Amino acid sequence: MKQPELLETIDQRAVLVGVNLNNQRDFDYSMEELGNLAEACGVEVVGQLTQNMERVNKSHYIGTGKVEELSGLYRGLEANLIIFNDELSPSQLRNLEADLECKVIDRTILILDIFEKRAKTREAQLQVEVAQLQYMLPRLVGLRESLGRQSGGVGLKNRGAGETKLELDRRRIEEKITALNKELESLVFQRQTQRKKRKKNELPVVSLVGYTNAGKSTIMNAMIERFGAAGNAEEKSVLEKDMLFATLETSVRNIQLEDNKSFLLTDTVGFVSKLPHHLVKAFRSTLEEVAEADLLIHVVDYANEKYEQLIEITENTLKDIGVTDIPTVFAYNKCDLAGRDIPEVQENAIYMAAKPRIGVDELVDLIKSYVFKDYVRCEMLIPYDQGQVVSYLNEHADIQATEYENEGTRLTLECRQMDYERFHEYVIG
Ligand SMILES: Nc1nc2c(ncn2[C@@H]2O[C@H](COP(=O)(O)OP(=O)(O)OP(=O)(O)O)[C@@H](O)[C@H]2O)c(=O)[nH]1
Repeated sequence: MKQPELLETIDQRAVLVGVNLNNQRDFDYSMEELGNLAEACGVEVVGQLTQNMERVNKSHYIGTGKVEELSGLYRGLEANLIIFNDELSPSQLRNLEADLECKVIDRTILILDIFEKRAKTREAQLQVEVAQLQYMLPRLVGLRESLGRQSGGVGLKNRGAGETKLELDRRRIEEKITALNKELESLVFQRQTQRKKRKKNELPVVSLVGYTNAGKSTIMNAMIERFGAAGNAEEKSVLEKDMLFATLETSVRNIQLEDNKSFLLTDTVGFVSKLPHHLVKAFRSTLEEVAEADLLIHVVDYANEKYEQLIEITENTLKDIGVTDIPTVFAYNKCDLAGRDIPEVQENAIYMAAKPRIGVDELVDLIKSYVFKDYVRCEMLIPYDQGQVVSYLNEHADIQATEYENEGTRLTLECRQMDYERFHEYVIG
Protein backbone atom coordinates (compact mmCIF):
# COMPACT_ATOMS: atom_id res chain seq x y z
CA MET A 1 0.00 0.00 0.00
CA LYS A 2 1.50 3.31 -0.99
CA GLN A 3 0.08 6.08 1.08
CA PRO A 4 -1.30 9.03 -0.86
CA GLU A 5 1.05 11.93 -1.34
CA LEU A 6 0.39 14.66 1.13
CA LEU A 7 0.40 17.59 -1.14
CA GLU A 8 -1.07 18.36 -4.51
CA THR A 9 1.02 21.20 -5.85
CA ILE A 10 -0.06 21.62 -9.43
CA ASP A 11 -1.15 25.21 -10.23
CA GLN A 12 -1.12 26.28 -6.62
CA ARG A 13 -1.15 29.96 -5.75
CA ALA A 14 -0.40 30.36 -2.10
CA VAL A 15 -0.71 32.93 0.66
CA LEU A 16 1.83 32.44 3.46
CA VAL A 17 0.73 32.98 7.05
CA GLY A 18 3.12 33.47 9.95
CA VAL A 19 2.72 34.15 13.63
CA ASN A 20 5.56 36.03 15.27
CA LEU A 21 5.48 34.85 18.83
CA ASN A 22 7.12 37.28 21.24
CA ASN A 23 9.19 39.05 18.61
CA GLN A 24 11.35 36.18 17.44
CA ARG A 25 14.58 37.46 15.98
CA ASP A 26 14.57 35.03 13.07
CA PHE A 27 10.90 35.47 12.21
CA ASP A 28 11.41 37.38 8.94
CA TYR A 29 13.91 34.87 7.75
CA SER A 30 11.68 31.95 8.62
CA MET A 31 8.95 33.50 6.42
CA GLU A 32 11.44 33.92 3.58
CA GLU A 33 12.47 30.33 4.09
CA LEU A 34 8.82 29.23 3.97
CA GLY A 35 8.53 30.94 0.59
CA ASN A 36 11.63 29.05 -0.63
CA LEU A 37 10.20 25.77 0.60
CA ALA A 38 6.91 26.49 -1.19
CA GLU A 39 8.73 27.30 -4.40
CA ALA A 40 10.76 24.12 -4.08
CA CYS A 41 7.40 22.31 -4.11
CA GLY A 42 6.33 24.10 -7.27
CA VAL A 43 3.92 26.44 -5.48
CA GLU A 44 3.66 30.09 -6.52
CA VAL A 45 3.64 32.48 -3.56
CA VAL A 46 1.24 35.41 -4.17
CA GLY A 47 0.84 36.99 -0.75
CA GLN A 48 1.72 36.98 2.91
CA LEU A 49 -0.02 37.72 6.19
CA THR A 50 1.67 37.94 9.57
CA GLN A 51 0.53 38.52 13.10
CA ASN A 52 2.46 39.41 16.25
CA MET A 53 1.17 37.48 19.23
CA GLU A 54 2.18 36.42 22.70
CA ARG A 55 0.28 33.17 22.54
CA VAL A 56 -1.26 31.35 19.60
CA ASN A 57 -5.01 30.99 19.31
CA LYS A 58 -5.93 27.45 20.27
CA SER A 59 -8.73 26.99 17.78
CA HIS A 60 -7.37 28.76 14.67
CA TYR A 61 -3.69 29.45 15.46
CA ILE A 62 -4.21 33.09 14.40
CA GLY A 63 -6.76 35.42 15.99
CA THR A 64 -10.35 35.39 14.70
CA GLY A 65 -10.05 38.91 13.24
CA LYS A 66 -7.00 37.73 11.31
CA VAL A 67 -8.94 34.76 9.96
CA GLU A 68 -11.37 37.24 8.40
CA GLU A 69 -8.53 39.34 7.03
CA LEU A 70 -6.97 36.21 5.56
CA SER A 71 -10.25 35.23 3.96
CA GLY A 72 -10.46 38.59 2.16
CA LEU A 73 -6.77 38.49 1.20
CA TYR A 74 -6.65 35.08 -0.41
CA ARG A 75 -9.87 35.66 -2.30
CA GLY A 76 -8.62 39.03 -3.55
CA LEU A 77 -5.37 37.45 -4.71
CA GLU A 78 -7.19 34.52 -6.26
CA ALA A 79 -5.08 32.11 -4.24
CA ASN A 80 -6.11 28.51 -3.76
CA LEU A 81 -3.75 27.47 -0.98
CA ILE A 82 -2.86 28.85 2.45
CA ILE A 83 0.42 27.82 4.04
CA PHE A 84 1.12 28.30 7.75
CA ASN A 85 4.67 28.77 8.93
CA ASP A 86 4.28 26.38 11.86
CA GLU A 87 2.87 22.94 12.37
CA LEU A 88 -0.88 23.19 12.99
CA SER A 89 -2.75 20.89 15.30
CA PRO A 90 -5.36 18.62 13.71
CA SER A 91 -8.21 20.74 15.09
CA GLN A 92 -6.65 24.05 13.98
CA LEU A 93 -6.28 22.67 10.49
CA ARG A 94 -9.88 21.49 10.52
CA ASN A 95 -11.29 24.77 11.84
CA LEU A 96 -9.32 26.91 9.43
CA GLU A 97 -10.35 24.91 6.40
CA ALA A 98 -13.98 24.93 7.46
CA ASP A 99 -14.05 28.71 8.03
CA LEU A 100 -11.89 29.73 5.11
CA GLU A 101 -13.19 27.22 2.58
CA CYS A 102 -9.69 26.92 1.21
CA LYS A 103 -6.97 24.31 1.28
CA VAL A 104 -4.74 24.91 4.32
CA ILE A 105 -1.40 23.23 4.88
CA ASP A 106 1.56 23.81 7.16
CA ARG A 107 5.34 24.01 6.94
CA THR A 108 5.68 20.38 7.96
CA ILE A 109 3.81 19.15 4.89
CA LEU A 110 6.01 21.25 2.63
CA ILE A 111 9.19 19.84 4.12
CA LEU A 112 7.88 16.29 4.05
CA ASP A 113 6.93 16.77 0.43
CA ILE A 114 10.39 17.99 -0.55
CA PHE A 115 12.02 15.16 1.35
CA GLU A 116 9.77 12.69 -0.43
CA LYS A 117 10.81 14.04 -3.82
CA ARG A 118 14.51 13.91 -2.97
CA ALA A 119 14.74 10.55 -1.22
CA LYS A 120 16.77 8.21 -3.38
CA THR A 121 17.99 5.37 -1.22
CA ARG A 122 15.58 2.85 0.25
CA GLU A 123 16.58 4.01 3.72
CA ALA A 124 15.73 7.66 3.01
CA GLN A 125 12.46 6.67 1.34
CA LEU A 126 11.45 4.61 4.35
CA GLN A 127 12.42 7.39 6.73
CA VAL A 128 10.30 9.93 4.86
CA GLU A 129 7.35 7.58 4.61
CA VAL A 130 7.41 6.89 8.34
CA ALA A 131 7.49 10.63 9.06
CA GLN A 132 4.59 11.26 6.67
CA LEU A 133 2.44 8.55 8.21
CA GLN A 134 3.23 9.76 11.73
CA TYR A 135 2.11 13.21 10.65
CA MET A 136 -1.12 11.87 9.13
CA LEU A 137 -2.06 9.60 12.01
CA PRO A 138 -3.53 12.14 14.46
CA ARG A 139 -5.14 13.99 11.57
CA LEU A 140 -7.19 11.10 10.28
CA VAL A 141 -10.19 11.66 12.52
CA GLY A 142 -10.40 15.23 11.36
CA LEU A 143 -10.07 14.14 7.77
CA ARG A 144 -13.04 11.82 8.14
CA GLU A 145 -15.17 14.40 9.87
CA SER A 146 -14.39 16.98 7.27
CA LEU A 147 -15.28 14.64 4.45
CA GLY A 148 -18.96 15.29 4.71
CA ARG A 149 -18.49 19.03 4.66
CA GLN A 150 -15.99 19.34 1.87
CA SER A 151 -16.22 18.60 -1.74
CA GLY A 152 -13.15 16.96 -3.27
CA GLY A 153 -9.74 18.51 -3.77
CA VAL A 154 -9.44 20.50 -0.58
CA GLY A 155 -6.58 20.20 1.87
CA LEU A 156 -4.32 17.20 1.99
CA LYS A 157 -4.32 15.26 -1.20
CA ASN A 158 -6.00 12.27 0.35
CA ARG A 159 -8.96 14.37 1.42
CA GLY A 160 -9.98 14.83 -2.15
CA ALA A 161 -9.86 11.20 -3.01
CA GLY A 162 -12.77 10.21 -0.76
CA GLU A 163 -12.55 6.44 -0.70
CA THR A 164 -8.75 6.17 -0.65
CA LYS A 165 -8.73 8.25 2.46
CA LEU A 166 -11.27 6.14 4.24
CA GLU A 167 -9.19 3.05 3.60
CA LEU A 168 -6.36 4.59 5.49
CA ASP A 169 -7.73 4.00 8.90
CA ARG A 170 -5.68 4.39 11.98
CA ARG A 171 -4.96 0.71 12.46
CA ARG A 172 -3.69 0.14 8.97
CA ILE A 173 -1.44 3.14 9.23
CA GLU A 174 -0.06 1.97 12.53
CA GLU A 175 0.60 -1.46 11.06
CA LYS A 176 2.29 0.12 8.12
CA ILE A 177 4.50 2.24 10.36
CA THR A 178 5.53 -0.86 12.28
CA ALA A 179 6.36 -2.73 9.08
CA LEU A 180 8.35 0.19 7.66
CA ASN A 181 10.24 0.63 10.91
CA LYS A 182 11.16 -3.04 10.86
CA GLU A 183 12.58 -2.79 7.37
CA LEU A 184 14.34 0.39 8.37
CA GLU A 185 15.90 -1.29 11.38
CA SER A 186 17.60 -3.89 9.25
CA LEU A 187 19.00 -1.22 6.92
CA VAL A 188 20.17 0.83 9.87
CA PHE A 189 21.81 -2.27 11.32
CA GLN A 190 23.74 -2.79 8.08
CA ARG A 191 24.91 0.79 8.10
CA GLN A 192 25.90 0.65 11.75
CA THR A 193 27.96 -2.46 10.99
CA GLN A 194 29.74 -0.60 8.21
CA ARG A 195 30.28 2.29 10.57
CA LYS A 196 31.79 0.02 13.21
CA LYS A 197 34.11 -1.43 10.59
CA ARG A 198 35.20 2.04 9.64
CA LYS A 199 35.72 2.93 13.29
CA LYS A 200 38.00 -0.08 13.67
CA ASN A 201 40.20 1.46 11.05
CA GLU A 202 40.55 4.30 13.53
CA LEU A 203 40.44 6.96 10.86
CA PRO A 204 39.29 10.35 12.12
CA VAL A 205 35.77 11.24 11.01
CA VAL A 206 35.06 14.76 9.76
CA SER A 207 31.43 15.70 9.08
CA LEU A 208 30.14 18.50 6.88
CA VAL A 209 27.08 20.12 8.43
CA GLY A 210 25.13 23.23 7.59
CA TYR A 211 22.04 24.83 6.24
CA THR A 212 20.62 23.30 3.10
CA ASN A 213 22.26 24.50 -0.13
CA ALA A 214 25.29 25.97 1.71
CA GLY A 215 27.72 23.97 -0.45
CA LYS A 216 28.52 20.86 1.60
CA SER A 217 28.47 18.46 -1.35
CA THR A 218 30.52 20.88 -3.44
CA ILE A 219 33.20 20.99 -0.73
CA MET A 220 33.24 17.22 -0.58
CA ASN A 221 33.64 16.97 -4.35
CA ALA A 222 36.38 19.60 -4.31
CA MET A 223 38.32 17.58 -1.75
CA ILE A 224 37.85 14.34 -3.67
CA GLU A 225 39.08 16.04 -6.82
CA ARG A 226 42.07 17.56 -5.09
CA PHE A 227 43.19 14.64 -2.93
CA GLY A 228 41.41 11.56 -4.26
CA ALA A 229 39.28 9.14 -2.34
CA ALA A 230 39.22 5.42 -1.96
CA GLY A 231 36.59 3.68 -4.08
CA ASN A 232 35.70 3.57 -7.74
CA ALA A 233 35.25 6.65 -9.87
CA GLU A 234 31.45 6.85 -10.14
CA GLU A 235 31.03 6.31 -6.45
CA LYS A 236 33.43 9.05 -5.56
CA SER A 237 31.66 12.27 -6.33
CA VAL A 238 28.43 13.19 -4.61
CA LEU A 239 25.38 15.04 -5.87
CA GLU A 240 25.67 18.83 -5.74
CA LYS A 241 22.70 20.81 -6.92
CA ASP A 242 21.15 24.21 -6.50
CA MET A 243 18.11 23.01 -4.63
CA LEU A 244 16.93 22.62 -1.07
CA PHE A 245 17.78 19.25 0.43
CA ALA A 246 19.62 17.81 -2.57
CA THR A 247 21.32 15.39 -0.17
CA LEU A 248 19.15 13.29 2.12
CA GLU A 249 21.48 10.45 2.74
CA THR A 250 24.91 10.31 4.32
CA SER A 251 27.84 9.78 1.97
CA VAL A 252 31.23 8.87 3.37
CA ARG A 253 34.52 9.18 1.52
CA ASN A 254 38.03 8.32 2.60
CA ILE A 255 40.10 11.41 1.80
CA GLN A 256 43.73 10.48 1.29
CA LEU A 257 46.20 13.27 1.78
CA GLU A 258 49.67 13.32 0.28
CA ASP A 259 51.51 12.43 3.46
CA ASN A 260 49.79 9.11 4.16
CA LYS A 261 47.30 10.77 6.43
CA SER A 262 43.69 10.17 5.70
CA PHE A 263 40.34 10.92 7.22
CA LEU A 264 36.74 10.01 6.55
CA LEU A 265 34.65 12.88 5.27
CA THR A 266 30.88 12.63 5.57
CA ASP A 267 28.25 14.73 3.86
CA THR A 268 24.74 14.57 5.22
CA VAL A 269 21.28 16.11 5.08
CA GLY A 270 21.19 19.91 5.23
CA PHE A 271 19.24 21.76 7.87
CA VAL A 272 16.40 24.25 7.79
CA SER A 273 14.65 25.97 10.68
CA LYS A 274 11.82 24.14 12.43
CA LEU A 275 12.68 20.75 10.96
CA PRO A 276 9.57 18.70 11.73
CA HIS A 277 9.90 16.63 14.84
CA HIS A 278 8.78 13.40 13.10
CA LEU A 279 11.33 13.93 10.41
CA VAL A 280 14.19 14.45 12.86
CA LYS A 281 13.09 11.27 14.61
CA ALA A 282 12.83 9.30 11.37
CA PHE A 283 16.24 10.54 10.25
CA ARG A 284 17.90 9.93 13.59
CA SER A 285 20.01 7.07 12.26
CA THR A 286 21.29 9.26 9.41
CA LEU A 287 22.02 12.10 11.77
CA GLU A 288 23.83 9.79 14.16
CA GLU A 289 26.75 9.87 11.77
CA VAL A 290 27.16 13.53 12.69
CA ALA A 291 27.05 12.75 16.38
CA GLU A 292 30.03 10.40 16.04
CA ALA A 293 32.30 12.77 14.19
CA ASP A 294 35.65 13.90 15.60
CA LEU A 295 35.30 17.28 13.91
CA LEU A 296 32.41 19.18 12.33
CA ILE A 297 32.86 21.53 9.41
CA HIS A 298 30.00 23.96 9.68
CA VAL A 299 29.51 25.14 6.09
CA VAL A 300 28.00 28.61 5.83
CA ASP A 301 26.61 30.28 2.71
CA TYR A 302 28.52 33.55 3.16
CA ALA A 303 26.79 35.01 0.09
CA ASN A 304 23.48 34.93 1.93
CA GLU A 305 22.96 38.27 3.66
CA LYS A 306 21.30 36.51 6.55
CA TYR A 307 24.13 34.03 6.99
CA GLU A 308 24.31 34.69 10.73
CA GLN A 309 20.74 33.47 11.13
CA LEU A 310 21.53 30.39 9.07
CA ILE A 311 24.37 29.64 11.48
CA GLU A 312 21.96 29.92 14.38
CA ILE A 313 19.44 27.61 12.70
CA THR A 314 22.13 25.00 12.11
CA GLU A 315 23.42 25.30 15.67
CA ASN A 316 19.90 24.90 17.06
CA THR A 317 19.27 21.85 14.90
CA LEU A 318 22.54 20.31 16.05
CA LYS A 319 21.44 20.89 19.64
CA ASP A 320 18.08 19.26 18.86
CA ILE A 321 19.77 16.12 17.65
CA GLY A 322 22.02 16.05 20.70
CA VAL A 323 25.25 17.22 19.08
CA THR A 324 26.76 19.69 21.49
CA ASP A 325 30.39 19.03 22.25
CA ILE A 326 32.14 18.17 19.00
CA PRO A 327 34.95 20.56 17.98
CA THR A 328 33.71 22.70 15.09
CA VAL A 329 35.37 24.79 12.40
CA PHE A 330 33.51 27.18 10.11
CA ALA A 331 33.84 27.15 6.33
CA TYR A 332 32.40 30.44 5.08
CA ASN A 333 31.63 29.36 1.53
CA LYS A 334 30.53 31.10 -1.70
CA CYS A 335 32.85 34.06 -1.03
CA ASP A 336 33.01 34.56 -4.82
CA LEU A 337 29.38 35.68 -4.67
CA ALA A 338 29.45 37.45 -1.35
CA GLY A 339 30.58 40.91 -2.42
CA ARG A 340 31.49 41.59 1.18
CA ASP A 341 34.81 42.05 2.97
CA ILE A 342 36.56 38.92 4.05
CA PRO A 343 37.56 39.24 7.71
CA GLU A 344 41.08 38.72 9.02
CA VAL A 345 42.28 35.15 9.46
CA GLN A 346 40.52 33.45 12.34
CA GLU A 347 41.62 30.47 14.33
CA ASN A 348 38.66 28.20 13.68
CA ALA A 349 37.35 29.52 10.39
CA ILE A 350 38.27 29.86 6.75
CA TYR A 351 36.73 31.83 3.92
CA MET A 352 36.44 29.91 0.68
CA ALA A 353 34.58 29.30 -2.55
CA ALA A 354 34.21 25.60 -3.18
CA LYS A 355 32.72 25.85 -6.66
CA PRO A 356 35.70 27.70 -8.19
CA ARG A 357 37.90 25.61 -5.89
CA ILE A 358 39.29 28.48 -3.84
CA GLY A 359 40.49 27.79 -0.30
CA VAL A 360 40.25 24.00 -0.43
CA ASP A 361 43.87 23.50 0.69
CA GLU A 362 43.38 25.97 3.53
CA LEU A 363 40.35 24.05 4.71
CA VAL A 364 42.31 20.81 4.66
CA ASP A 365 45.14 22.46 6.65
CA LEU A 366 42.58 23.55 9.22
CA ILE A 367 41.14 20.04 9.39
CA LYS A 368 44.63 18.59 9.78
CA SER A 369 45.41 20.91 12.66
CA TYR A 370 42.48 19.40 14.53
CA VAL A 371 42.38 15.74 13.61
CA PHE A 372 46.06 14.96 13.35
CA LYS A 373 47.21 16.82 16.39
CA ASP A 374 48.13 13.62 18.19
CA TYR A 375 50.72 12.70 15.53
CA VAL A 376 54.16 12.00 16.93
CA ARG A 377 57.45 12.64 15.18
CA CYS A 378 60.07 10.00 15.94
CA GLU A 379 62.75 7.63 14.65
CA MET A 380 62.38 3.87 14.63
CA LEU A 381 64.85 1.10 13.94
CA ILE A 382 63.02 -1.96 12.71
CA PRO A 383 64.81 -5.33 12.40
CA TYR A 384 64.84 -6.80 8.92
CA ASP A 385 62.75 -9.79 10.03
CA GLN A 386 59.93 -7.34 10.90
CA GLY A 387 59.30 -6.28 7.31
CA GLN A 388 55.53 -6.18 7.91
CA VAL A 389 55.98 -3.32 10.40
CA VAL A 390 57.84 -1.26 7.78
CA SER A 391 55.10 -1.96 5.22
CA TYR A 392 52.41 -1.03 7.73
CA LEU A 393 54.13 2.26 8.54
CA ASN A 394 54.67 2.98 4.88
CA GLU A 395 50.91 2.85 4.50
CA HIS A 396 49.82 4.51 7.72
CA ALA A 397 52.51 7.02 8.64
CA ASP A 398 54.22 9.98 7.04
CA ILE A 399 57.70 8.62 6.30
CA GLN A 400 60.24 11.40 5.97
CA ALA A 401 63.43 9.33 5.57
CA THR A 402 64.40 5.67 5.17
CA GLU A 403 67.91 4.37 5.75
CA TYR A 404 69.17 0.79 5.69
CA GLU A 405 71.56 0.01 8.51
CA ASN A 406 73.18 -3.19 9.76
CA GLU A 407 70.55 -3.78 12.47
CA GLY A 408 67.53 -2.95 10.34
CA THR A 409 65.55 -0.19 8.61
CA ARG A 410 65.79 3.24 10.21
CA LEU A 411 62.68 5.35 9.62
CA THR A 412 62.20 9.01 10.39
CA LEU A 413 58.47 9.45 10.53
CA GLU A 414 55.34 11.06 11.85
CA CYS A 415 52.75 8.57 12.99
CA ARG A 416 49.56 8.36 14.99
CA GLN A 417 49.94 8.18 18.75
CA MET A 418 48.41 4.71 18.77
CA ASP A 419 50.96 3.43 16.23
CA TYR A 420 53.75 5.07 18.24
CA GLU A 421 52.63 3.11 21.28
CA ARG A 422 52.10 -0.07 19.33
CA PHE A 423 55.65 -0.05 17.93
CA HIS A 424 57.25 1.56 20.93
CA GLU A 425 59.95 -1.15 21.16
CA TYR A 426 61.48 0.09 17.89
CA VAL A 427 61.57 3.77 18.83
CA ILE A 428 65.11 5.09 19.09
CA GLY A 429 64.52 8.83 19.25
N1 LIG B 1 29.13 30.55 -6.76
C1 LIG B 1 29.30 29.52 -5.94
N2 LIG B 1 28.38 28.54 -5.91
C2 LIG B 1 28.57 27.52 -5.06
C3 LIG B 1 29.70 27.45 -4.21
N3 LIG B 1 29.61 26.32 -3.47
C4 LIG B 1 28.48 25.68 -3.86
N4 LIG B 1 27.84 26.40 -4.82
C5 LIG B 1 26.58 26.06 -5.48
O1 LIG B 1 25.53 26.04 -4.51
C6 LIG B 1 24.58 25.03 -4.83
C7 LIG B 1 24.40 24.10 -3.63
O2 LIG B 1 25.56 23.36 -3.43
P1 LIG B 1 25.56 21.91 -2.74
O3 LIG B 1 26.98 21.53 -2.59
O4 LIG B 1 24.65 20.97 -3.44
O5 LIG B 1 24.92 22.30 -1.32
P2 LIG B 1 24.59 21.35 -0.07
O6 LIG B 1 24.95 22.11 1.16
O7 LIG B 1 25.23 20.01 -0.24
O8 LIG B 1 23.01 21.25 -0.21
P3 LIG B 1 21.93 20.23 0.48
O9 LIG B 1 22.12 18.91 -0.17
O10 LIG B 1 20.65 20.89 0.14
O11 LIG B 1 22.17 20.21 1.95
C8 LIG B 1 25.12 24.32 -6.07
O12 LIG B 1 24.47 24.86 -7.20
C9 LIG B 1 26.59 24.66 -6.07
O13 LIG B 1 27.17 24.64 -7.36
C10 LIG B 1 30.65 28.52 -4.25
O14 LIG B 1 31.66 28.58 -3.56
N5 LIG B 1 30.38 29.54 -5.13
